[in-house]
Amino acid sequence: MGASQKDFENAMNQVKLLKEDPGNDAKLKLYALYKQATEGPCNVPEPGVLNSISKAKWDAWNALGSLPKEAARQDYVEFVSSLSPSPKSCSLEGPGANRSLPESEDIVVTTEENITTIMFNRPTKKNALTNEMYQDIMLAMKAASKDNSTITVFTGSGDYYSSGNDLTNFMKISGDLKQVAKESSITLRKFVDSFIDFPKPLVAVVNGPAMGIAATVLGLFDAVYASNRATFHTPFSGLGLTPEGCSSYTFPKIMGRAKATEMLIFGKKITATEACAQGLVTEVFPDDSFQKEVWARLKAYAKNPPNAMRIGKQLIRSTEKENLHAVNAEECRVLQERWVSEECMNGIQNFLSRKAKL
Ligand SMILES: CCCCC/C=C/C(=O)SCCNC(=O)CCNC(=O)[C@H](O)C(C)(C)COP(=O)(O)OP(=O)(O)OC[C@H]1O[C@@H](n2cnc3c(N)ncnc32)[C@H](O)[C@@H]1OP(=O)(O)O
Repeated sequence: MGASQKDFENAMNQVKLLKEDPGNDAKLKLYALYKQATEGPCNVPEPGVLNSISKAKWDAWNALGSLPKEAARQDYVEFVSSLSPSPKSCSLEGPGANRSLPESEDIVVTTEENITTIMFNRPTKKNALTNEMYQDIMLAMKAASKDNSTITVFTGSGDYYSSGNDLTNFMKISGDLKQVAKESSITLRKFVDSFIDFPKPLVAVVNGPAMGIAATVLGLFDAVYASNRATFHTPFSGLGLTPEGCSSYTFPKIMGRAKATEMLIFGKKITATEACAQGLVTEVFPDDSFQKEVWARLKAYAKNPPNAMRIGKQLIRSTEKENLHAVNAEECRVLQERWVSEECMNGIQNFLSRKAKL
């Protein structure tokens, strides 16, 4: 008997939960089988060779010829099952004493001495944020907003804070590009809303370079402590993209329009010391004493009465909230269009083919 629609939907969900990047060939095969199973034989014009990602996807779909939808659905289910390891049980071990939600290994959540820490934990990929990590971070923030901690901290493991959005994310979502852009825009909006609405003091312990969305949302934090190894880089234009994380509003407000333009439009990378002079960073510490000094300070701050800190933050943030939500909505609307643009596809393609050129 062939795979049912339910089996097919389960397989699509399993793909979103894959921990390991299955590689480009597998992603193309998944794309092609998905399209064949849902739309039948390839029915769109062949893209130009300059549009290499779309062309590779088209080639993969077209190669399936007249394979019937039911057979494509069955092949998709079987292929996903060959990619997915059997489910692992959740481990409560980890760098922190009390691990709480979520249980993804790429995000580690610990609570100690009144501080909930959400750590990006994908050091081999410079803590680039996968689709799953966005969901897990939102879950972790929701849990942190309700737990007994007084302060919530974001930090990164390894040498980077985070290199921002994982540039292969788009290839991991099934569906046509417009649909993927729409879903990503919804995710981004909800993700940034979680920072705008976060009720407790939110602190970033920036242990190394922060790029893209990991850098922009810092404008929504209440304090940002940085190692002198950290840099701040938003290379949007080079990727055919536009600012997000409310940075089109927060950066000019924090550092003035001219400095914000250099970062957000021209892609200038700035040092921690420059970011501190421009108001994005609260204080910079020498890397060799960074962790010791920052955590000692945060542990002392976390002893403050929680309600006073929460209400104080609310007073600082409340006049801006409406604006921030409007900015977020507009940035996401614009990005949804950018993601399907040729400039963006070329930008991502340049990154993906960069290694081959070395
Ligand atoms: C739905 C929400 C959307 C939100 C919109 C957000 C937009 C953004 O965040 S835009 C910014 C995106 N980020 C970047 O453009 C950074 C891209 N990465 C790099 O430029 C470099 O990798 C580096 C400067 C971060 C580090 O360079 P280097 O020291 O030479 O190390 P490698 O390049 O060898 O990196 C190791 C390993 O990690 C992979 N990787 C790093 N960053 C990303 C990333 N952002 N996306 C995907 N993969 C990333 C890199 O490819 C290497 O992988 P392997 O080749 O498999 O070892």
